[in-house]
Parts: sequence; C-alpha cells; structure tokens
Amino acid sequence: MGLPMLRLENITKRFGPVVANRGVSLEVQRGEVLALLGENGAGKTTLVSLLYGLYAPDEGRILLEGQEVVISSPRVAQRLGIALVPQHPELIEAHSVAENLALGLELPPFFSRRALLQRLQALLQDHPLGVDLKAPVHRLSAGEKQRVELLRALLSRPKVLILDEPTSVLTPKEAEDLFREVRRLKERGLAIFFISHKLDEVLGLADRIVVLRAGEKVGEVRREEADKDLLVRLMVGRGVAPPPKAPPPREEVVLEVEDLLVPRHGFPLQGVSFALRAGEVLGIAGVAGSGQKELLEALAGLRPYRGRVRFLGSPLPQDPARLFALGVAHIPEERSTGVVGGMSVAENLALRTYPRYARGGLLDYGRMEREAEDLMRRHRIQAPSPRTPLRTLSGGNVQKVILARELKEGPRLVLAMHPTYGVDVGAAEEVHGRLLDLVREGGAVLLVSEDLDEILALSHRVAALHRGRLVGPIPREEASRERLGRMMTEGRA
Ligand SMILES: Nc1ncnc2c1ncn2[C@@H]1O[C@H](COP(=O)(O)OP(=O)(O)OP(=O)(O)O)[C@@H](O)[C@H]1O
Repeated sequence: MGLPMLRLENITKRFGPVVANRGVSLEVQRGEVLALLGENGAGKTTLVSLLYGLYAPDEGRILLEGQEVVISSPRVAQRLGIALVPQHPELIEAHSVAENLALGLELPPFFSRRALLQRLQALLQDHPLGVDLKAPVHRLSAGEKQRVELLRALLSRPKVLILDEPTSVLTPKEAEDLFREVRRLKERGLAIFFISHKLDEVLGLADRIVVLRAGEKVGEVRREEADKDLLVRLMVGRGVAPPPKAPPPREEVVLEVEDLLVPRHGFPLQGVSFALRAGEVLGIAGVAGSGQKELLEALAGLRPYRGRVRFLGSPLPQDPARLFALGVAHIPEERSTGVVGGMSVAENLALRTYPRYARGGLLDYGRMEREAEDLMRRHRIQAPSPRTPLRTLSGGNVQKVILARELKEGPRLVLAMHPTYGVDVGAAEEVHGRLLDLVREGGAVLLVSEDLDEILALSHRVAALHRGRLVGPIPREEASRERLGRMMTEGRA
C-alpha cells in the first residue's frame, strides 16, 4: 500500500470534562471506504469534525498524503480536498437547490445565473442523483435534502469525503442509489469515511471498520473478518436480541381516522382512513415525501386537516399542548424540531410539562433536574449533567431525550416517525422494548419508518403511503419486505 491519503495520529479532543476522542490513530487509503462505528456519544462525529476543521484537536496530528496539515476551518478543509456531508442537512430552506449549491462555490464577483445553472447541470450529469435544481429546499423530503448535501460536497472535487450517517432517513431504494454513487466515487480514488449505525450497510460498503467506544479506538477489522455479531460486541460489549413479539391488540379503538385530507405540495394526503386499537402497532411505510410526515403532523396538531378523527371516542383536538395532556405523544421526523438546542437537557425533558414546575412564580429547577437525572439514567442519555446545553449532545443522545420526554407520562397513543433515527443498535433495542412495554399496557403506536425491518419487527398490521393515499393495512403475517416495497412504489397491496 502506498502513502495513506489521510492519517490521524494520537488524536485527543476534550470538551471540558468530556474526552470525546482519546489517542485515536487511524488511516484511510485512496479508493477505500472506512466505516466508523460506535455507540451514541462514542466520538464519531467529533472525529470527523476535526477533519473538517470544525474543531481543533487538543493533541495529535493529521497528515494528508504524508504532509502534516492544520485544518483550521471548513474553508481550509475544502481547499485541502476534504468534504463533509453532515448528519443533518444544513440547507437554507427558503432558497432553491441551485441557490444552496451556489453558496458552496467560490464564484467570481460577477457571474450569470445561466452559467451557474449550466455548471450545476454538468455536475448533475456526472453524478445523477435525481435532484431538481429549481425546487425550493423546504419542499424536499429529508432524503432529497441529503442528496443536495452530497452534491454540495462534490462541488469542491474532494479527495476525502466524509459521510456522517447519510442514510438515517433514506428509503432502502434511496440508500442503494447513494451506495452506487459512493462506490463510483471510491473507484475514482476518493478516500471515504462512512458513519452509520446500520450494520448491514457497513458490511455492504466498507473495506475496513474502526470501532470507537467512549472516545477510544477499541477495534479495527477488515470487511472479510467482520460479521454483525462481532461488530455489535465490539460496539456495545454484548449481543443484541431482536424485539420480542407484542401480544395481540385489544378491542378498544384508540384512534379512528376517516377520510383525512391534508393539503400539501405534490400529492395531497386524501381519503386516508384507518383505525388503531389499544395495544396495537400500525406500521406505515412509504417512499420519502409520500405524505407520512404530513399525516403525523396533522394528527399531532401541527397541520390543518379535514376529515373525522376520533381519539378514544371523542374528536381529536388540533392543539399540541392539549393533545399531550390527553396522552398523545409525538416523535417528530427531524429531531431538531423536537428540542431547543440552547436549553439544558433538563429543560428539554420538561418542555411538555413546564407548568408543573412552577413554584411561587418561579420554576423549581431543583425538582426539574432531579427528574431529569432519573430519566437520563433510565434512558442512558449521555451528558455530563442535566444542566448541559442540549446542543452539545451527540445526535443519538438528542433522540433519546425526545423519546424520554414523550414516553415519560405513559401515553395512550404514540405518533412516532423514525423513532430509532441515529440511535445505536443497543439503544434501538431499548427503544423498541419501551414501545412494546407501552403497547402491552394498552397504548397504541402509529409507527412511520423507512426502515422496513423495523416496521416488520414491531407492527401488528402494516400499510404504505403511496402518493398521498393509504395502501392497506394488511396483517403483519401477510407482509414481507417485497410486498411492502410494492405497496410503497406501485400503490397496491
Ligand atoms: N460542542 C460540544 N460541546 C461539549 N460536548 C460535546 C460537543 N460535541 C460533542 N460533545 C460530546 O462529545 C462526546 C462525543 O460526541 P459525538 O457527537 O462525537 O458522538 P457520536 O459517536 O457521533 O454519537 P452519535 O452516534 O449519537 O451521533 C459526547 O459525549 C458529546 O456529548
């Protein structure tokens, strides 16, 4: 093997008392995909942020093609040929795709819009990612936004490409398309870092796998030597079991939706009818942007709709605060909408029940923090203290905060969209366990997920949304990945 494209030597990065990376050394070659695996908070995002100039390491050095480099900002990273596709799309929602891409270019002082569009079209031809340059970003699904971020990264013609959990919100088909593109980039000689919690993807794409635990490198295996079991054990130090089967649902109907209509761009959601019983999980699959998000947001009181919706026999109020008080929890698609980054972990955990902490015109922070400590322990939320600002938590830990808050009152109905988005395999097992506990106690779960295995593992019945219309539901026993795939893409059961 020649000189590695990139080499990290003894990298340590601290945030106050937290050691996010401790003495990490690794290298990646040209034309190689290196996967970084590890539990939530293990230090993966921090490590790649150092490579992209978002933070400076406290110790250690970085060598690019044998030369030591100081990556002091993302601009410097780009000039050195290092590009990053972030965990969450960081696009300007009000602007078009083309405008967002233009922001990543070093353009001359005067340039014509046409010339810019031509250059972007050429890029699209080279990387056929199926992106509409003129579409405003706020109309794109999470998967489409991810592709725009990838295009933006490719604009600088990088030598090193970092993909931080790029498939969390992609459908299996979108993920396959992305992988095809990643393989092409690899063949062109790019060195690629790939972070994912999905072990099948890691095994399908990576040449080598580095496992981090609590900031330290605890393992490095070549693809040929790896299997799922080994990777799970390296990551969490134990094996992980598939979720147990939930008992059959009860008679009582918790949610009844009749002829729901939600106006939206593209295909409006219409004629959607289904009933959800106590103790039942109804899984809804769908190609991103088929109306899943709108369905859950309408039921969560965040979007106007027409139609008849009854919750435990009474009309469902269209007000998020009243809904929560009645026992309706909501796990939103994009976790950034479910939390306030500048507030502490304790405040975020208390967001739904703030008035409860009022004492003589002030907030009882002592009580809030004690309760937060308890929830943090139970949900294994990694943060130095309940006072830690939420925005400093790792992505998976933010997701755990949302889950802890939404499930803490024992809701009757959970509207869950990608509930295990970005959480590690151990934590995903716990989330599934919590949802099933709730179901056993008579709660109902409307589960929207793009992970078909998750839907098939948890649901009693499954349905798909196809262009705004509901296909199914059908009993779980009659469903398979293939049949669900057809329901999603062809609109028939
Ligand atoms: N800006 C920051 N300030 C303080 N602590 C931070 C900051 N960024 C990260 N951390 C902490 O560093 C540790 C590593 O976080 P990091 O985001 O790198 O984990 P990760 O492996 O990417 O996790 P996930 O799988 O959940 O995305 C965590 O304990 C996190 O809370």
